[in-house]
Amino acid sequence: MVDVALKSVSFRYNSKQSLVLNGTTLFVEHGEFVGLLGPNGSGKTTMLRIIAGLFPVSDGEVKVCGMNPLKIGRKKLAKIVGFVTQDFIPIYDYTVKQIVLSGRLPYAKTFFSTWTDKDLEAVKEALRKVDAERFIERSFHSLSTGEQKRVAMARILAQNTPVILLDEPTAHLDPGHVVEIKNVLAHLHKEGKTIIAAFHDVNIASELCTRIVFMKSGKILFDGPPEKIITEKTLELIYDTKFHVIKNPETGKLIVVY
Ligand SMILES: Nc1ncnc2c1ncn2[C@@H]1O[C@H](COP(=O)(O)OP(=O)(O)OP(=O)(O)O)[C@@H](O)[C@H]1O
Repeated sequence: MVDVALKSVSFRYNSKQSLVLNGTTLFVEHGEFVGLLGPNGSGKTTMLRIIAGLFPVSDGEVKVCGMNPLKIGRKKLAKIVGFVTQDFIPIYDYTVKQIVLSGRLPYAKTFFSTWTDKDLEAVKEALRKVDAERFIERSFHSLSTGEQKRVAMARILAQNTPVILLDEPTAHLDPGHVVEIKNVLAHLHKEGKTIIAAFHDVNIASELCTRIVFMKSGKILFDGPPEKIITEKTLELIYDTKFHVIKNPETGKLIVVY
């Protein structure tokens, strides 16, 4: 079953701009873990935003679980797609508990419904998974960038959607918490979630993803399993820099050295 379908999608943010996505076609099957990679400005975040239904495309078609994300209604969409953005900073200074509870809003009868025990349990469980339980009563703004990142991740875990979009989920994290988030992502993948994540760290993508999509200038240049697609030649074509690719003797996964 195809969970995410982009058919010949073109997009620009405004009419003065050249195309940011240029005739992009991508079909993501249920349960795939897709890593979006490419240089700064290649269109990774834009592609995630389009899938999340944040912008209408200029041309082409977008479907999430068979539906147009712009037409199914925000509440229904929020039960299908969770999106951890790169820069999640709420305007008001909510507590961590309130932030993670907002992930439960799609399940509330009305906006003013009181939270159920199930919601509160989901919040605690999500915070536990990202090692952020101790922050539950803290103000979100008072946390470090990496701590905020983990809370934003917990919010999406509480939202419990079949499709998860992540924009650089390990950016700003110390090595210990990178490992933790990698474990959370591996677990979500094992649970059968469909994951599409933008990464700059090729090694993390190589380790976690079942499929790598390399983008450049709004186009998909290479698409395939990491072991086939992460080569010195493709990396040089994408990043205009020389790399060495070796095999991790422990995991058998490819590692990029630069
Ligand atoms: N809100 C916006 N308005 C206008 N142009 C934008 C906007 N957001 C992004 N762009 C432009 O669209 C292009 C693609 O940006 P995008 O953020 O999708 O790239 P990216 O691959 O995610 O980059 P990075 O690795 O730096 O996060 C860039 O040229 C960027 O300047």
